[in-house]
Amino acid sequence: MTNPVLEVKGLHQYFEKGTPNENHALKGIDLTLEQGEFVGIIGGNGAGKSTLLNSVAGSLPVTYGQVKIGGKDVTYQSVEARAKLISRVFQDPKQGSAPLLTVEENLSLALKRGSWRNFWRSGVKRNERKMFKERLASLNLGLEDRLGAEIGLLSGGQRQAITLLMATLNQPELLLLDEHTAALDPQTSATVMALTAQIVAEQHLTALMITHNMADALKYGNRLIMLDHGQIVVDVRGEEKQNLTVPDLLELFKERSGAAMTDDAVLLS
Ligand SMILES: Nc1ncnc2c1ncn2[C@@H]1O[C@H](COP(=O)(O)OP(=O)(O)OP(=O)(O)O)[C@@H](O)[C@H]1O
Repeated sequence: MTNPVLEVKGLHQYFEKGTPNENHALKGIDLTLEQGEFVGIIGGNGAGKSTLLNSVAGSLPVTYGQVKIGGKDVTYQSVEARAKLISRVFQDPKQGSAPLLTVEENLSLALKRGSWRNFWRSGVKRNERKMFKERLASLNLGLEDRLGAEIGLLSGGQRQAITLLMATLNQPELLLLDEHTAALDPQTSATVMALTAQIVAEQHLTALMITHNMADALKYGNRLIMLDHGQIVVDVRGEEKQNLTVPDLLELFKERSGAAMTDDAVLLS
């Protein structure tokens, strides 16, 4: 049997531990993701979503618990060491690509796992260019004709679509999506979400996606977890998830957490 892609066991995160401002942000999270699971994470403000993603990515040292990727214990590995296994797309379309490099240069740098040394040594090879053109064409945004354009000159949505492509060029073990469509207008957000689902399905990727949009969390992905005060209160998948509506989800949240969801960003989405 193959190892799960991600195993988080007994994860606790404290901020300012031992001070009057102590904040127990994650309270014993257990989460296992199998290959091909596309999991939406939803929860109110301060529920612990970013803290969980940061703990998995390695940008936050773990207070207690363990994080394994592909069976390997990475709990004490740096972000850089984990970057071989994990790709992350952030909310800000400006994060994740170099504005003064062209589209093809950014893609080439991503293919070389961000190694400037390898990038400067070989530049963009002809076979790479052909592959980038094909991949960009599959997005249906006309970006295959913009290979030579500086990425900083593209719109937020175009840039985020390319960042997504960059993040998945090397087929990461785990893709982390950190509210990656939240800064886009609704129409562009829908386009980038559909592209995300397309890429995740085509490459059979395993992904963990924070969103404030309940409808997106229900529409996309094959599993959905809800966090509340540092704990997983809802974990639904497959058919059970497919049959849920937004009101069902709010009711489930209330039932499990003992209080109604109050986050406006979630409620108004
Ligand atoms: N660097 C930090 N220092 C101190 N407290 C922090 C820090 N980061 C997060 N917290 C606290 O930890 C708790 C969880 O925060 P987190 O950002 O993970 O929530 P979230 O679910 O991502 O919320 P939001 O939807 O508002 O982004 C909150 O109480 C927050 O104030």
